[in-house]
Amino acid sequence: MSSPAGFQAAKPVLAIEGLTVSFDGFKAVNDLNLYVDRNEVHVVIGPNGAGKTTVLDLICGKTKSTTGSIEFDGRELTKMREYDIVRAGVGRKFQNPSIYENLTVFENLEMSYPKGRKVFGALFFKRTAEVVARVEEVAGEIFLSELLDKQADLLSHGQKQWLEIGMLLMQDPALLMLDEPVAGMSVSERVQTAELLNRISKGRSVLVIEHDMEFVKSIAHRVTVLHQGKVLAEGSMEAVQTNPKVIEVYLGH
Ligand SMILES: Nc1ncnc2c1ncn2[C@@H]1O[C@H](COP(=O)(O)OP(=O)(O)OP(=O)(O)O)[C@@H](O)[C@H]1O
Repeated sequence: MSSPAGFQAAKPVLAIEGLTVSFDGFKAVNDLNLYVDRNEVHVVIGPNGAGKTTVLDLICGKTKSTTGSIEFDGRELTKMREYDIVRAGVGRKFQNPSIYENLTVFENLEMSYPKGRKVFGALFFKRTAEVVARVEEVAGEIFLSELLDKQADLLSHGQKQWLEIGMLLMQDPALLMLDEPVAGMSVSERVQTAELLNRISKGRSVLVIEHDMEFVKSIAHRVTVLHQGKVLAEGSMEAVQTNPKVIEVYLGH
């Protein structure tokens, strides 16, 4: 297994082995092995229909596998319910942000804190110093410290994406999964997002699906190329980029 300089090789946090899912006989993911380490930003790339989103769906329990195993932090996820997988420490951001548009940045973050205010629990809610401190800490991480009182629908597209990442960070997941996090972002927002992902990978694992190769270069510790539900290549961005098979099926197009 290749690792960047200074990277401590250890037991992977996420170990996917022999994972297969068939939809009416079509194997969208086919005998897949994939490992993600702690402190790693691992990026999955590949052509449309390669099975990238399906892999994230399988990890978070949205789709159930036909065969194979997904071991996360010593627990087998394939038999667990979506809700329990979240509680086990897996956070997933979809492409479209699912924030509460009519609430402020502060309130959105607060809602996501395990001990924070809930949509239907507002009546008996007392805002504690612990919640406020955590909201402020996360807002700082996602570049929104100055915008805590702003209503979420007034944020830019990029800021909404960061807010959703922040909402996941409130739960301090050990594994954070992001599907095309910089789609629709400006150049400067992309640069900031790369910095953000690098920073938040410390102490946890980040698994990203991305098509933007410049962005992949700026964040990936390791890249897995999927093709027809299988691993076509894996390694550093440099190694993957010069791999003739990868150029043929993906990067050359
Ligand atoms: N629930 C489902 N039922 C039937 N087929 C599905 C289902 N989910 C995914 N597929 C099929 O599985 C294949 C892989 O889809 P997936 O969305 O995982 O690819 P992807 O690599 O994420 O592609 P893209 O880059 O376009 O998002 C596709 O052929 C898709 O049509």
